[in-house]
Amino acid sequence: MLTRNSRKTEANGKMCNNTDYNVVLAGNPNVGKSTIFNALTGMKQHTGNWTGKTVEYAKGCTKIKDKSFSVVDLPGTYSMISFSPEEEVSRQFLVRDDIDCTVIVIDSSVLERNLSFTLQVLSVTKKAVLCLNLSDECCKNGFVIDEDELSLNLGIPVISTNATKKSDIEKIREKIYDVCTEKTKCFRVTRLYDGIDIFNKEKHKENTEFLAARSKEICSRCIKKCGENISEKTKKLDKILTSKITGIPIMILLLGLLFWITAVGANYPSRLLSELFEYIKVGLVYVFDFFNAPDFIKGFFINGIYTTLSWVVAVMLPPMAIFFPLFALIEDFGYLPRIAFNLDKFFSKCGAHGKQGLTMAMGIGCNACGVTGCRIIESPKERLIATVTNNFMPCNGRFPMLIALITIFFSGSACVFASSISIALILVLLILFAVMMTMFVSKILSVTLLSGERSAFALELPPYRKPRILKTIVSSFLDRTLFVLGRAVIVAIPAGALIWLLANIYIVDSSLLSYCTDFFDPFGRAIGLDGVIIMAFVLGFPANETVIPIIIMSYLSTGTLTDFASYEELFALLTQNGWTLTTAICTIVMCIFHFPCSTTCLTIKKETGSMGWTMFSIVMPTMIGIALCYLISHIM
Ligand SMILES: Nc1nc2c(ncn2[C@@H]2O[C@H](COP(=O)(O)OP(=O)(O)OP(=O)(O)O)[C@@H](O)[C@H]2O)c(=O)[nH]1
Ligand SMILES: [Mg+2]
Repeated sequence: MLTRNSRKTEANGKMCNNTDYNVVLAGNPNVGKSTIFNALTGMKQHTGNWTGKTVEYAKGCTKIKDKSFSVVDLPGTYSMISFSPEEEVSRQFLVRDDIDCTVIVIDSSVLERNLSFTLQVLSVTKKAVLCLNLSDECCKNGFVIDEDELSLNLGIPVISTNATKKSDIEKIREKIYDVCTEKTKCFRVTRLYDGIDIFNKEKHKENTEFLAARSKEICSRCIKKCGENISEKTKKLDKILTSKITGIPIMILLLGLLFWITAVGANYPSRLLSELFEYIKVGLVYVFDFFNAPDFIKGFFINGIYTTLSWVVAVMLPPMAIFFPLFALIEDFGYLPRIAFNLDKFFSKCGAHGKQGLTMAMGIGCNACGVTGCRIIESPKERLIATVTNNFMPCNGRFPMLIALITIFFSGSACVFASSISIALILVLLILFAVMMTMFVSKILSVTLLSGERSAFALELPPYRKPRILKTIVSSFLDRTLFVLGRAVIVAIPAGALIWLLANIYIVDSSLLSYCTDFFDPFGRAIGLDGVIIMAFVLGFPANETVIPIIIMSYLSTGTLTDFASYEELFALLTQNGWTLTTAICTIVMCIFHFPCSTTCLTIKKETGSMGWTMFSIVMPTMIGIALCYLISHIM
């Protein structure tokens, strides 16, 4: 899986090879498996309040007392009789005979429904621990579960946990240790199954009813009611947030608010960072002069690598550091499934699946994650539609570029407040346009290349949860913001060096860069852009973050820009090089509608297994971008 989650294969300083025991975490979707996994192993699996975040297993390791344990986090699954690709991943793990302990994590506030899966797991292994997770919500919902009674009925240890509490994670560690080392003995309760073959797919309906009846019977013995039920709050809030009248307007307002806070908040730190980099630049120039470095070397390091790097950090870091944590808070609150719910009727009309709303929301963070996330859509055709259109959502590599161009060409007002509102408004309109384009292309695909029956939309709306504010902000900053920034920096260094070399190596009278930009220029001008912009998009294929710095560097080889991260200077540089309002609009359009970055292309190839669909995902948005730019440049 090409997400930030799996880059770490080591946890707690020990490699996962040759561990004493193998532990696997399994359960229904959105019950807290990855939260427990992260707490056990110190890893950074994606967590959030909606179903289907984990779509491929993740592995980490931990030490408990004197023993080492490899721990696997599985995708959420409702049944071991698998239907979707991620359920198949889980099933294959659960039937392995080298698993020493299966930790079944369940949402204790909906015990009865979760027990069917528990019974299926216990039919293949008796070495298990049952975690009655989200126990805090269970209490709030007005009932308690008798752990001892449940343990007797199932034959395995049962513990109530709140995965966000350290002390409860310790309880889980203890139980895992006890079961693996056989300090606690599990026993098989044969009467649970009465000799039925629960994996017989032909008897699926019959078996489901059988397991449901068993679960009901066990629950009646173990659940004790007490106090008021507060899931009413969720119902009340849903009446507003998913209502036909207020649902969509609130969604758009929230998106606008998110962009507004990002635009306003990013402004000041961007400026501060830019000033800081200017100071450092002065120091660097002094050092190079002190050692009498040749101009070529000085230019290569300072104007080439350092300038690009500074732009990427000063302009990208602040918006990402604000946008990602805010987005993570909304995700933790449980709003994303409501977006999917609100958009379902539109997607349904377009022959696509409602869950595409979720994968699109993930695409705003990173298209590669959005594409992998499409696995939550069961139907292969609808999954393919969502996969090839995910790139229409501008990822965080493209957002800073959009914000910069909108700020310098459209915000215009002297009043900071009015200007930030107009930036947010334009961004919202752009996203709405991208969503409409996604639906339009989905519709065309659903009646042509990917026609067929539309599958039913079933997505669980989880209860709203109070987000863990500090933890979410810190972890999304460290895991998402710094990860994306790190990737951008890694690409920016060679990109800066390459552009500087191209701009400063001359053949006859022209630099290599001029030859390249001259080559693209006629095509660029025909669609309202120029050779430099086209080249920047082409060279930005490894990471979109580098498009604007490449444009700056290319123009810089003829102009002079002192304060590279200042919007006024940038505006001056662009207009000196022939940019008009039309150029800005066409560049913005091209930024949204062009081929996906290399990481996303690789992910599409991996997910679809088809070179043809990968090529389609590259050519289709690029053709749309070219057509739109052509139209705009000829109309304006
Ligand atoms: N209040 C509360 N929230 C919890 C608890 N455990 C997990 N959460 C939250 O529940 C949400 C879901 O947790 P995840 O760990 O992502 O769930 P998951 O089972 O891995 O989900 P999938 O990968 O989608 O199947 C997150 O927002 C967690 O912060 C708990 O015990 N109490
Ligand atoms: Mg998970």
